[in-house]
Amino acid sequence: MYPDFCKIFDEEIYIVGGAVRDQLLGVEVFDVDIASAIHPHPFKVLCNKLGYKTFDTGIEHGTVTVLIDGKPYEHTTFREDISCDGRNASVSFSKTIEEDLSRRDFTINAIAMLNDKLIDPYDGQVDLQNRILKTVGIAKERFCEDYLRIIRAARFASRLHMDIDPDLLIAAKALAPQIREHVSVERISDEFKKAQAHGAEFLACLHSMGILDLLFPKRSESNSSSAWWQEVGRASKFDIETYFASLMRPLNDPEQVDKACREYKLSRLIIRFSTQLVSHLPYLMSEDFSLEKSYQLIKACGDNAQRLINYADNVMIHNSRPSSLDKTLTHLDKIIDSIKSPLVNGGDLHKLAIKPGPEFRTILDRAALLQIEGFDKEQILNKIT
Ligand SMILES: Nc1ccn([C@@H]2O[C@H](COP(=O)(O)OP(=O)(O)OP(=O)(O)O)[C@@H](O)[C@H]2O)c(=O)n1
Repeated sequence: MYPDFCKIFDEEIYIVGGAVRDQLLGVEVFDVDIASAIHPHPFKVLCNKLGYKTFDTGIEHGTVTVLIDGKPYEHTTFREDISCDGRNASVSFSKTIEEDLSRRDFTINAIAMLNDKLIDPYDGQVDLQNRILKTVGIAKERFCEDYLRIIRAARFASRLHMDIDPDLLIAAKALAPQIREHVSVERISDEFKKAQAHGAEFLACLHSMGILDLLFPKRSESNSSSAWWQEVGRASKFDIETYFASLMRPLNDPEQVDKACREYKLSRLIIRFSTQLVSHLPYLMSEDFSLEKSYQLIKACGDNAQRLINYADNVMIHNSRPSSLDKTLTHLDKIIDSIKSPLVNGGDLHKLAIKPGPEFRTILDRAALLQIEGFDKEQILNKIT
């Protein structure tokens, strides 16, 4: 499955971390991390001598990526973290795989593989089998080294359907208030991105660990609501914009949503859809349909119109679905079609000697609304002149 690293480099090179864990679980492995006692510079020299390209992907942490048969492998020199401020660890290199494994977060992530041999000093395989998430050594110490590990615990427990070890849970609850102070927002939102495939379970787990309210302080009422977690679960089946918009939706106010998204340094696309969702969803979910209002809404949403329709149709819970929604959505589809392929365009207005100006846009909007009502081009031209 993997290249024989030991043969290639004629050195003891171990597969470590998530790749070993996921292989033992029989899950598809995407990123393969490797580790050895070779320091970054000699490792690069060795690779280059053998004709493999390398990239400095984290040289300050001892990480170099090597490309073998077109596939990237991240090599990190055995490390022992010496001083930590909870966010960054300044590293020193160690000599043995055992020392390297001892600095890792969870027992299931502290298994190394050398050819077919497993090095598993913390019984990670047993914990994987029993589906129990434990830290390597004392939980409080592991979390103080990097408070992000508290969120990682929720991510692994929810993704792998694991119980959380009582000591881990106690330490996580006690130290969770440190997360926002010590962990960068980018790393936190990255965890949310990585948890997308099991969004509902992740929120439930964060809630049970008492972390959710700390990450989303303004929405304490809905944080405990499993209806919201389920909504996020449905949204997470779609794209990243839909998923994050569902996370932000309980804030219920475009300004608050905008602020929260910026705080978490989310992309412009996510910010745009998240604010549009809270602005427009209440109208879609209400009974009061107006063609004019719907048309303006679709225009305002631009490329996100289809995403918004999809949200109302597939993400909202069944019992909040108004009876009028299907009719509204059919109209919205028609509006999108007519905006994409207008029967009357600017050229037609020029031919009618209508001069460009504020009127022009209004007339085109009227023409579009008539098209949606079912009039043909000739009828529309008659009506707008
Ligand atoms: N805060 C962290 C982050 C990572 N690790 C160690 O570094 C490995 C690789 O980290 P990462 O790539 O972030 O996670 P994976 O375990 O590979 O899992 P995933 O790809 O799902 O994030 C982990 O398995 C773990 O041994 C750690 O001890 N503490």
